[in-house]
Amino acid sequence: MTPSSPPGAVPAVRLDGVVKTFGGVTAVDHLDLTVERSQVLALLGPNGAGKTTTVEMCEGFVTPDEGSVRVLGLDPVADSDALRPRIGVMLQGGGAYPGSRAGEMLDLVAAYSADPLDPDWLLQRLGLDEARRTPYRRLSGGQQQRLALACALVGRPELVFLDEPTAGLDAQARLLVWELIDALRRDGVSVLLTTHLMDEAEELADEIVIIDHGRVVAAGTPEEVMRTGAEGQLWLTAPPALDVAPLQASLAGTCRVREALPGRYLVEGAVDPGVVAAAAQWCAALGVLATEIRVDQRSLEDVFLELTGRELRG
Ligand SMILES: Nc1ncnc2c1ncn2[C@@H]1O[C@H](COP(=O)(O)OP(=O)(O)OP(=O)(O)O)[C@@H](O)[C@H]1O
Repeated sequence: MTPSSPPGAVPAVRLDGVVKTFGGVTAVDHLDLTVERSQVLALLGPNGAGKTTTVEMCEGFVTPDEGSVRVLGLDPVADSDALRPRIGVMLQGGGAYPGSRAGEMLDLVAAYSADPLDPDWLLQRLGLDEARRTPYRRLSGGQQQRLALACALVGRPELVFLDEPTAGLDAQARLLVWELIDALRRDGVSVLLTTHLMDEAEELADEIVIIDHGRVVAAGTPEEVMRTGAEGQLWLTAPPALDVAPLQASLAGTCRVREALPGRYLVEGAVDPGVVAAAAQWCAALGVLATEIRVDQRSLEDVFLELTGRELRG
């Protein structure tokens, strides 16, 4: 189950039939996408799939050629003044004065907000407290990245757009960012993030949308997407030369069963909890002990590769 917006509330983001072309290149091609309130949606896609263009249309930086883009129920271009205080945008180094200190920059952004988060708390949460007095140009790339995230969040936005929020961060800093994004969701903030990292999408996202050539190729919860077109596998280890016919019969055509190697039985197809139970019952009925039952799950990377023919990593 994915969370849904409360009755009457407009979704955080809604795209209907959105098209955007640049010259002869169709970057976004009749895209439908909904981010519900308090939901983290991860937009995945290979390089050039249209992720940044999609996010930039939501932010009001790019105007669609066709279709409708609504952010918190408003038009991001026509209603940009009303939307700006309600959304957080993570700009990569954008608008930074190289000489200004990290803490000063965040204080400045906070000063524009009616009800900002405590900048010191935010710096601490993102592991930046010791960088407070460091001039922007002396921050490491990872620190600049986290400062950009802090600037996007300090105004307590209802919705945040995060384009590759942990690109280039080390494992520890990535974990801090993940914890913060998780805390945002618990506070009811909606998040649209793009990422190349499968573990990031699996860890954070309520909903995953994979796009390629500007179109949706798969969508759903991480579990649903991992099951997309999935052929599951169950391996069972037991004494060799058992009669697989009773197991095959009990699976009623949903899976194929064979002894792939002596004593190694393979069940292929829609492997669900009922199939696991049937395999155990088959052994019990034959009076043999299964020494191992293993279900191989496909990773998000496998699904991605199958759908797009490309690596997720950019
Ligand atoms: N301003 C622009 N002018 C011309 N072509 C553009 C422009 N912006 C994007 N495109 C093209 O539109 C397509 C989609 O680009 P986009 O940046 O949205 O993809 P992406 O999924 O964000 O890719 P990446 O993962 O590499 O950032 C690409 O073919 C890109 O070259």
